[in-house]
Amino acid sequence: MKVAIGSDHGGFRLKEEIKKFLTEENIEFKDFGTYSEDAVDYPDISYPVAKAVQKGEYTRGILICGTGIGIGIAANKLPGIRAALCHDTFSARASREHNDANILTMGERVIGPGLAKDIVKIWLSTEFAGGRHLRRVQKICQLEEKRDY
Ligand SMILES: O=C(CO)[C@H](O)[C@H](O)COP(=O)(O)O
Repeated sequence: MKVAIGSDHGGFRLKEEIKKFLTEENIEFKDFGTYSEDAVDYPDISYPVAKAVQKGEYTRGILICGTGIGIGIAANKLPGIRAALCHDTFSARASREHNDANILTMGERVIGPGLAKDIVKIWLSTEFAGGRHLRRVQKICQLEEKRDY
């Protein structure tokens, strides 16, 4: 398991907390920035993380901004990326079992570090269930092929 992690300034402190957690759990990761609380534009962080996951260089990605919304919208522009915004453990589990999400997004301005760590733990350890869910994920992939731009 290799995790690509990134945040904008709105998610910087939570990213640092999640990095400590990944280190404690012996999970390999690379921090794609940002590296301070100075303001940055979240698509500039979202893209390299999503690209690294898309290329298979990293198994999963974790992206954090103030809400978790913008950084996930940007990530989902890349074919093959299924970024899921999860602020509860039920959604975290379902996003893996049902949607085979390969990027988790969270908002530092929405949840605290304790819940965020529980979400990360569940999200990283839950496998895709396949079966009927595989058919649906395949239909998402087919939609990507229909893009006319
Ligand atoms: O949550 C976000 C995007 O979805 C950003 O972190 C947020 O918009 C940044 O806002 P500001 O520039 O006011 O700190």
